[in-house]
Amino acid sequence: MTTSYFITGTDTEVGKTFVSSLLLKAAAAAGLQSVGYKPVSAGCELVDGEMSNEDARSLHAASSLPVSLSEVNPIALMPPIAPHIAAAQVDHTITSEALIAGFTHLQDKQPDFLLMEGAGGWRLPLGNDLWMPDVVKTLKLDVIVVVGMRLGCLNHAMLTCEAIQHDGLNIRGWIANQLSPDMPVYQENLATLKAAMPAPLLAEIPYGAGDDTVAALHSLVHELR
Ligand SMILES: Nc1ncnc2c1ncn2[C@@H]1O[C@H](COP(=O)(O)OP(=O)(O)OP(=O)(O)O)[C@@H](O)[C@H]1O
Ligand SMILES: C[C@H](N)[C@H](N)CCCCCC(=O)O
Ligand SMILES: [Mg+2]
Repeated sequence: MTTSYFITGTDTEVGKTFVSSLLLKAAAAAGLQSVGYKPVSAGCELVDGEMSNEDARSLHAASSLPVSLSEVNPIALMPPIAPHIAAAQVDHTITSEALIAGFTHLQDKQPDFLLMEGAGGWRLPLGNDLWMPDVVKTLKLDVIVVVGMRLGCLNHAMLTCEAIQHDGLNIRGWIANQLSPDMPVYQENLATLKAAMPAPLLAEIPYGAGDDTVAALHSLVHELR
């Protein structure tokens, strides 16, 4: 059975890829077949004539299921801008069917643990009145919210959860990701979120997290299964 989650965050650049990669590595180290899915990326370089996105490379490297970069990231757009605008610039229409087909394709390989990463925050437009939450709804995925711990995150975290719940989806929990080594009053912010968020705190990810954190995430991966 595949356990799948959608990973969203309080904004772009809050650590969705960083945290997802740690979780995929933890799952792999626990002997599970793990795979990341970044259906749409914006911000690519050409590597050997192939579009290559940094998030996709990170998720690909962290996955233990043998898949290609384009299976992890089927829609790769060149400029690092909002994906629907990048798509319009090259006359590409992003469809729900394409995003779902990419997910189903990975699911058919029967991984144990599949993480699908959005882009930006929750309410991401994909163009032509398609929104990333529509795709998450169709796939009926539970959501994990990565909170980039910085000033302003309290409002962003709570609004994100309100929007997810408004869309009728279940929030499995949230992860506090330390974007700097010394956020002022970090513990107080964490306590505020613990009291106010409508779902449990699943993990705290330290700034510069590495192998120690991967090991510490083993038990979370088992809980998430
Ligand atoms: N806990 C952390 N410790 C150190 N660096 C971090 C941490 N979390 C994130 N970063 C760094 O912050 C930057 C943004 O993180 P990341 O790319 O994971 O964000 P994102 O939410 O996935 O953004 P996007 O919306 O573009 O997908 C990256 O350079 C990443 O390495
Ligand atoms: C290019 C960047 N790194 C992200 N992948 C895309 C972020 C889209 C944000 C859209 C928005 O303004 O909400
Ligand atoms: Mg990312």
